[in-house]
Amino acid sequence: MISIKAKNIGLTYNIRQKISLAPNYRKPSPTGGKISATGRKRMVKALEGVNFELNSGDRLGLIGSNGAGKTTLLKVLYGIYEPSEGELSVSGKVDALFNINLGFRQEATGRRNIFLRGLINGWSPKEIESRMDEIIDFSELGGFIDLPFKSYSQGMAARLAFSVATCLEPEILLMDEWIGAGDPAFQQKAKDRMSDLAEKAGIIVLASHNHKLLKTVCNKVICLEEGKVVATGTAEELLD
Ligand SMILES: Nc1ncnc2c1ncn2[C@@H]1O[C@H](COP(=O)(O)OP(=O)(O)OP(=O)(O)O)[C@@H](O)[C@H]1O
Repeated sequence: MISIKAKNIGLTYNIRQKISLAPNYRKPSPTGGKISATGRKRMVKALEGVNFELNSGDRLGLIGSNGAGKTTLLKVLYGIYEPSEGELSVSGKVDALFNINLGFRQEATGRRNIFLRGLINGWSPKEIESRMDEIIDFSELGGFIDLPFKSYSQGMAARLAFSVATCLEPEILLMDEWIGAGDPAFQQKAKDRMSDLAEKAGIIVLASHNHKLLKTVCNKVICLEEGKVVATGTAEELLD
């Protein structure tokens, strides 16, 4: 059973910095988590008391102003950070698209990168080879697939990253606001692919400021503010 259960999740970043003689800046900020200090240590509470449950077929959108905690929550779900508080249970094979260039070797060709990415995701060489043409076709990169990744434009890199991540059919796909890098034709293809994925009983979590994109992709939305969930509802309820 594919699911994500988050119970009272909290995450605090500890920040090391050199001693500063400047007085603390006290003006409240509309962005970011809560800053606190003990002695020389500075902390940012990026997530606090986050609760939600997702099951097969759920497509969750994360909204909130800059620094509200969206990316941090994705990173916690991916296992990059252990929550500082609460309980998290993630059942299913997870893939993430946070940064288009992350996990791709600049010197290797697109084709080689597909292979490497597949291995990282736990696919056998045979399985990757059997999906290779489909991945390349979906990306529409043509002859560029045999050129080094470093020669790709941002949009081309996004096409490759998205094609690999979705053709390998993760059970849970976590995405940060990057899809805008593709051109409108590819964005439409990408949206259709995401609907397909969710219909195949997967879970998608997408953090974005693009309400139009969220409305087409997501059925649930969580709004974060200073790391706390301030509203939960359907895409229609929260995005209009
Ligand atoms: N590596 C880090 N070290 C310390 N603090 C961090 C780190 N990453 C994020 N933060 C802090 O955590 C809070 C949440 O940041 P996060 O990146 O999760 O926000 P976001 O909602 O994704 O923002 P945006 O919409 O701007 O991408 C912010 O206050 C930020 O300053």
